[in-house]
Amino acid sequence: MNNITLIGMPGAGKSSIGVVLAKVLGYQFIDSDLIIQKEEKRTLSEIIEQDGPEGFKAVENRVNASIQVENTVIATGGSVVYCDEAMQHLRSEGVVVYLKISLHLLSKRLGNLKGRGVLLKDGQTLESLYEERTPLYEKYADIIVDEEDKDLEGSLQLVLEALKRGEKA
Ligand SMILES: Nc1ncnc2c1ncn2[C@@H]1O[C@H](COP(=O)(O)OP(=O)(O)OP(=O)(O)O)[C@@H](O)[C@H]1O
Ligand SMILES: O=C(O)C1=C[C@@H](O)[C@@H](O)[C@H](O)C1
Ligand SMILES: [Mg+2]
Repeated sequence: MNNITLIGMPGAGKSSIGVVLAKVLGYQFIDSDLIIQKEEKRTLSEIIEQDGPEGFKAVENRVNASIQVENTVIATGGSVVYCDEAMQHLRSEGVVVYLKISLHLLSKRLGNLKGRGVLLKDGQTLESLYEERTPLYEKYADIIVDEEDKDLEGSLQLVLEALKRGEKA
């Protein structure tokens, strides 16, 4: 209960902002990507390579749907919004914050997508992935925070202000 779950595109800052947010609020912090790796005893890239995108999503759904924590900031993986059961669970246990970043900024921030282990279909571009996922992030978000072109500290302040206002999407 009372958790803060961060969702958004890979590179939006869920992990980097999440850990600082937890410190400021006196919360715990977990990164569900790391829990997946621990439970599977494999890296994310290995799971994607060995089990394929659908296999990875099944693992991601199972792990995220079974998270039981309190007063915790949860950084999720960018693809968690394909997992409806997991998203319903995370929504029921606290507030879901979508860290929104423009496609332009994201293109500048992200290097090698394959190297990051992003779930891309063959030949899919970042633009097409962005268009595919944006409605899903919006669907599951209680609060949407647009990072604009802030640095990490600036984005953190935007998240804190939005949480204080309790803005609902
Ligand atoms: N305003 C900002 N907010 C967050 N991160 C920023 C910002 N500006 C630059 N960065 C950088 O962008 C990167 C964000 O990566 P991070 O791993 O936190 O993203 P993520 O959302 O957790 O991605 P993934 O879905 O792959 O886990 C970091 O290298 C961070 O330093
Ligand atoms: O956005 C994605 O497709 C992903 C992001 C990572 O956080 C991991 O969850 C995984 O590598 C897939
Ligand atoms: Mg992350």
